[in-house]
Amino acid sequence: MKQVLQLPILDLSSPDRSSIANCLRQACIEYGFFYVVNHGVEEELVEQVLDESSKFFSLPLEEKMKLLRKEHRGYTPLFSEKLDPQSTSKGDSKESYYIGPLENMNQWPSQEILPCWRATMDSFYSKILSAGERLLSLVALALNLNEDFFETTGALDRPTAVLRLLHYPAGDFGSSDEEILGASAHSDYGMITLLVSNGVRGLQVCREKSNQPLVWEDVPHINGTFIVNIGDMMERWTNCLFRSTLHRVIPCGQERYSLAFFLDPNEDFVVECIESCCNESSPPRFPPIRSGDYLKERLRLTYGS
Ligand SMILES: O=C(O)CCC(=O)C(=O)O
Ligand SMILES: [Fe+2]
Repeated sequence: MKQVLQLPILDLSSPDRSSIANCLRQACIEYGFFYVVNHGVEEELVEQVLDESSKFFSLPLEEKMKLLRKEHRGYTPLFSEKLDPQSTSKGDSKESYYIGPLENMNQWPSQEILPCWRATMDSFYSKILSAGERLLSLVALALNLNEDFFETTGALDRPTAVLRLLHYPAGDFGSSDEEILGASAHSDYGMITLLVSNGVRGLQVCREKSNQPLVWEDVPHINGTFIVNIGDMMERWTNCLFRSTLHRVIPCGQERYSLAFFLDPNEDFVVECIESCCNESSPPRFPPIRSGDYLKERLRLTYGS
């Protein structure tokens, strides 16, 4: 039987911030996933970004390969990544393009070929970054901290914020002895991720229960919302109060485009158990770690570089 997960939808414009924060807390403890609505990024802009993204991925491979990923920015071709290192498949059936942080973007598609690309991405990047920052003030409230916790601690002075354009082609790449997924099972590495797609299904989460077979539940697209999920660094920061949930993208025979925005602290920021998340009976489970070192290691394990 197909299982569809009913996740809460949080209204970012609600004046009743303490009840939204409460709802967010429950969602992060139970699922590590939720939706946000009234996030301040116009639907029209999301459509434009998806459109520009599809124009880029429709270019000939040789054109895209000129922008091959360097220093974590640029193009990654089909099957070049495997998010689940234990998977024996040849790689995930997706291609992607990493953008950000904008000030050190080292390559963009040619303006002659895609004239509106850069301005569209710039505008979306700035708006989703503000949405993410506003969301983090609710996360702070949800953790019984001052709502400006992530700013006053300096975590967001120069955030490591990366927009990833994703394209899952429609073809059936698997064979009888090999299952190919769009994105194999993984949890995100960082603080929080905001995600929006062109509405084609495929995203699933697994609320793992030990000693039981894995159960995958669909997370459907809801118009006007972003899907938000907690990453491993936030799980560590909250002493595992908030969960970073396993998820994947399965192929469903239709072309899927999505935009994932990974919002993480400054490289130099030291992530250390939040005070409201530990006490004598529940001491910190992880030593402090520099955010940049943590992310670098996780990327090394995925890409080997
Ligand atoms: O494309 C999606 O819906 C999910 C992508 C994802 O989970 C990721 O890139 O981390
Ligand atoms: Fe993910």
